[in-house]
Amino acid sequence: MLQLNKLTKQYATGDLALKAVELEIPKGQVVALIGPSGAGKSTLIRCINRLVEPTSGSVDLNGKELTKLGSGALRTARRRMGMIFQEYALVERLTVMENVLSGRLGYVGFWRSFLRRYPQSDIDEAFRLLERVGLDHMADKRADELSGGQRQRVGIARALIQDPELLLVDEPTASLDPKTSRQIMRLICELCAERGLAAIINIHDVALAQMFVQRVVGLRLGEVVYDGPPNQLTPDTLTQIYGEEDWEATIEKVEDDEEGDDALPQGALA
Ligand SMILES: Nc1ncnc2c1ncn2[C@@H]1O[C@H](COP(=O)(O)OP(=O)(O)OP(=O)(O)O)[C@@H](O)[C@H]1O
Repeated sequence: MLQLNKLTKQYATGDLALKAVELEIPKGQVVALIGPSGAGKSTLIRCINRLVEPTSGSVDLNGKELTKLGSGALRTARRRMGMIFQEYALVERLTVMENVLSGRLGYVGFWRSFLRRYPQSDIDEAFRLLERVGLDHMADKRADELSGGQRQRVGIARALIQDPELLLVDEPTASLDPKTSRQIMRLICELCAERGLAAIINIHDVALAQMFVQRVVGLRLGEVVYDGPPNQLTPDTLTQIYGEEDWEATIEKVEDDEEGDDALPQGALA
């Protein structure tokens, strides 16, 4: 269970990016975080693992108050928070396998990590994960030889090999085409369901979020203005989150897509 209590972030510039945000995410729940540019979505995700230091309030993950941890304990706690990025953040000249294994760097000792010598159990797990994300035949390819969708699959496998308690996902599909975006969202949600893993997915595409998650949180100007199921996102609530716009088209798109999307195989390759 993740709990945010009055989480507030004011940047040195004076920007108040989060205003006393309260949020509770139970084990196994996948939440889409939506909101206009500048609403505070990235700040919220980064305050959870303290890549951005909150100004006040607390973050509690499975009974541990992350906001109180010193640097050593924070490093240990961060191992259990997998992060998936928009731009994948892979090491381009390393292979798919090496990139996945880099998710274990927080666990292996200094020399092993320096020499990149991983225990056999990590290598076995990396193969299992690559198989699960549909990339087992590409283990030896260099990251810079992959498509965007394949890169994101590597990013997902790298996050999962950390054995995370929570996934923090920052715009995972922003650089992908619509079909690959769906495949990646489906894969993330399936993996969370299989592992009882909670996730927060910062996502710009409301229709895509509505297709895959059970709960949507809408941020506006650093405040939660919507928290509920995707099917209750009406034009009025979307206006509350994003401001005036013709929302009927967005909502219709979801309904159309839901009808036609079942043809894709589970975990299909990008
Ligand atoms: N490093 C920073 N220094 C100062 N202000 C910042 C910094 N990062 C973000 N902000 C400000 O905090 C607010 C929230 O930004 P944030 O990036 O969290 O929003 P967002 O919802 O993720 O936006 P986007 O969807 O465009 O990525 C904005 O007003 C932004 O200008």
